[in-house]
Amino acid sequence: MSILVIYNPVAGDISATAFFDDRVLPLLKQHNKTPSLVAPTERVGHAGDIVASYISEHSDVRKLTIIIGSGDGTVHEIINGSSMLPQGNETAIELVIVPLGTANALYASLFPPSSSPSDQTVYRLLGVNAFLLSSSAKPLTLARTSLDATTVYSAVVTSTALHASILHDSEALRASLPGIERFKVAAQQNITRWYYGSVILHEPLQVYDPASASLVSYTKDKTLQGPFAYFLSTINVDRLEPLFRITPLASSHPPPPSAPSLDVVILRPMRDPAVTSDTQDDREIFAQKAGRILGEAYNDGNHVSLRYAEDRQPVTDGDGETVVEYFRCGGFEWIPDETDERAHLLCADGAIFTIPRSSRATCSAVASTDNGVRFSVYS
Ligand SMILES: Nc1ncnc2c1ncn2[C@@H]1O[C@H](COP(=O)(O)OP(=O)(O)OP(=O)(O)O)[C@@H](O)[C@H]1O
Repeated sequence: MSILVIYNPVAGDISATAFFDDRVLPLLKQHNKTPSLVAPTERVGHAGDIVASYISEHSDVRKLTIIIGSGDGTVHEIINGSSMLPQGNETAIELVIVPLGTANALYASLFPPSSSPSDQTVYRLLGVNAFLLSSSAKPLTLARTSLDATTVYSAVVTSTALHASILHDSEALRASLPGIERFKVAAQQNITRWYYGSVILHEPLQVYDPASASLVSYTKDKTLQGPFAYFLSTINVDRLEPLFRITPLASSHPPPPSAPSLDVVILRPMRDPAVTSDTQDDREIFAQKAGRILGEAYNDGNHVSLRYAEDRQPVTDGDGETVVEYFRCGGFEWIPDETDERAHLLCADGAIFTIPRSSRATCSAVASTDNGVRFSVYS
């Protein structure tokens, strides 16, 4: 078994170099774990190149452990770099995450802050300690998205609509707002936008019923028409930030490990009884509600239990239409309207793609990349 250590010196609060020098590398040495390579990343995309080159140059290595000091973006690059290796590369890659990024969604889902130690150094080393204590790594599901000629894999989130717009705009704010604050500022800039198109959700398909607090099976694919305010799918995580639990059923009603699936959260303004047409007034009325609805994700994922009450307000345990539509599916197709430019943005783990004109994004949950690489993570 080979061990690679890769960290991103500019991730999050820029503490990775010191944390690896002072904590992670001494801890590995103490446990007689000698990495084959210790590499700080030098540029965007470098983490994926390091892993792909290592596997290409060591074709006898079937199992690789990568200790990654970064956020979700670097994990994403490693998965996509490995997917470029020649067909039939069946390397099993175990990830050991040291959460040094901004949001650290994957790590925060594996080690929810509410049930973890409050000491930050101890918290950041939980993954490394799980590896050192030889607990087994848990398989990761991947979301494989194709946009015409491009294929991209996600390990956390694949989204369009508001979330993709936020990620698109927040990158421009990174220098002035290095923390998660930049996502809130970008959210305010985009909250009144609606996105036109349709989505087809693929089998196996289930929908969440808040009345019975259970996922109910559908027997065939389902098509939903826009406009959409929010469309987001996750794999492997129930949150996008330590406290933003956007797909809570991923942990409260976990899918069976044998059947890869995506959890999808959708907000469509036309389901709101107070919204009758696409006017600026209605957008503003809905934007205020959307802010409150999505804010309930910070309340332990309570947005999924909201229903419209008689006064047309979203309330917990109401008896009207569900406010948020929550599906678990094998995959989806997102088909943007030709004329809606913003509906063509797609976010894969924070990386932004543009769906080509007259095309669609097709996403499915898979257990490995097309060339056969599988991933697992210590938790
Ligand atoms: N030396 C470098 N200089 C500039 N950018 C880099 C360097 N090394 C890596 N990067 C880029 O930094 C970006 C952010 O990385 P990462 O995901 O690790 O942190 P984050 O964005 O702060 O956290 P999160 O993804 O959890 O929000 C990635 O796109 C990566 O390609």
